[in-house]
Amino acid sequence: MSVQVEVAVLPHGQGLPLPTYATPGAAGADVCAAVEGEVVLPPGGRVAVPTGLVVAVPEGYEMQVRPRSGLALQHGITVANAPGTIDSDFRGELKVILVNLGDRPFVVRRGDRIAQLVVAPVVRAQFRKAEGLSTTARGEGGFGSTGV
Ligand SMILES: O=c1ccn([C@H]2C[C@H](O)[C@@H](COP(=O)(O)OP(=O)(O)OP(=O)(O)O)O2)c(=O)[nH]1
Ligand SMILES: [Mg+2]
Repeated sequence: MSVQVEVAVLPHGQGLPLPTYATPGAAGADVCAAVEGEVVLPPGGRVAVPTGLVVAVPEGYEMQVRPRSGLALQHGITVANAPGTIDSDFRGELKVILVNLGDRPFVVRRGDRIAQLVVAPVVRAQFRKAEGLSTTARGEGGFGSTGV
């Protein structure tokens, strides 16, 4: 059984379903576009797609906006800022920033499942100034330093 947290959602009255887990084991709840009619995303284009959702993520958690792999594979549609971050103190309308990496225009219609929402616990850092850091085998190596 997975951990569950309650996410309050303002009634949006737009005739669209709440985010829905497609299967019992799904990590992400699919979220629908609340566009009026449809929006066409040209190749290379991006748009903030409204969802009609205004939510309160519980303190200590975040909500991630992730792409759907089917849209990515079949149409080159992904989330420009993936994973998008919905802060627990955000009370605006949740939007999904879609980008079309494909070579054809992509039509987003009202009610289309455009992305998925994953709730995750947040660990916050206490950034503290220090005179030195612990030494490691990696040191400053990165960006392919161990080979490809
Ligand atoms: O895909 C996204 C990403 C963010 N947001 C909303 C919720 C989030 O809490 C807020 C701020 O997001 P973020 O911190 O990523 O954006 P920013 O550019 O840093 O804006 P801000 O200065 O408002 O924090 O915008 C969305 O609706 N969808
Ligand atoms: Mg920010």
